[in-house]
Amino acid sequence: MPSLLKLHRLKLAALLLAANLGLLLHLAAGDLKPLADWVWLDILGEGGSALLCLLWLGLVLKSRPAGRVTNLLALGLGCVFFSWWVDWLDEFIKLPDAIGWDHWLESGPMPVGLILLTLGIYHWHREQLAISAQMEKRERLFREHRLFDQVTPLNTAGYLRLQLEQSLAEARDEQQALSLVILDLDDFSSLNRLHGHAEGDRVLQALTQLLLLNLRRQDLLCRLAGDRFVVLLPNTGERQARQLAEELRLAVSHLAHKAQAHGERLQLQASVASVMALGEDADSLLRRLNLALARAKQPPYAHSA
Ligand SMILES: Nc1nc2c(ncn2[C@@H]2O[C@H](COP(=O)(O)OP(=O)(O)OP(=O)(O)O)[C@@H](O)[C@H]2O)c(=O)[nH]1
Repeated sequence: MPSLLKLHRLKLAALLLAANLGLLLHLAAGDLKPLADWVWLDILGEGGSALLCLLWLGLVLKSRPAGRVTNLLALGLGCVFFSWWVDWLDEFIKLPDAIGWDHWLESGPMPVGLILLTLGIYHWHREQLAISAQMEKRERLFREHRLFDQVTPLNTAGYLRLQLEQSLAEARDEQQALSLVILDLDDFSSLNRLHGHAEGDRVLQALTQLLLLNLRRQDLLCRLAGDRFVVLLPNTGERQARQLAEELRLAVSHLAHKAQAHGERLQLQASVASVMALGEDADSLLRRLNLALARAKQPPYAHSA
């Protein structure tokens, strides 16, 4: 509210001044009506309309950036409010019959306000069409670049690579640690085969929510491919990354996902690995991460062999 008052103080001050002038003119030229002459239906109807108009004005000013279209809408609503306000004053103040200016004050601003409002709404509509066209283009751009995954609402490997390059440069400049965690579901193809691809998609979506719940605000979760997820951990050392990977693995093993068809609980297991950046580029780091995962996926006897 304070920002609204600050940004549009001239418009709001002009409206307040006009409303006060209208009131003072009525008080100077007329007499207060006795309570018995008040028509409550008119008071409520006209007062309510004026109040609603003020509310619309507030909403328009609050939701739009300052500029020509906002000025047209504000001016239009201001004029409409002023007409209703003067109309409302008539309910309390009786002017002598010889006075004619009150009709002008009451009826003049209304059509002007409606014309300004119409112009404002027309330009708003054109502005909205331009914004929608822009959004469509952006959406197409995202789809073409496939930076967003279709199953989960996560970013894809392409986005991860872009972010990783940027984060590696930042980590180098600021001499901070940066780590990656990778998580891959075990035997996900069997789940797909036994419960269907749609159930597999639901598992991936539930898993996404679970992983997001277990991450910090600054971490970036991306779906690398299929049942493989990567988390970019800024300002995180090796030990902390290993610990987070283990926490994610445990969280997955405790996930109680119920299959939609028969409601049975699907037991999930995941393999995890983590690496800390050692000054290499994004591709080498991702390669090292995948190697670490491959090692984690090997059965225990293979490690000792
Ligand atoms: N439901 C679903 N399945 C997917 C999607 N993307 C990939 N998959 C499946 O994920 C499975 C991945 O198979 P693998 O890479 O062999 O992984 P896995 O079966 O978990 O085997 P391990 O990782 O070795 O334990 C394949 O069956 C793919 O068809 C998807 O968007 N939705």
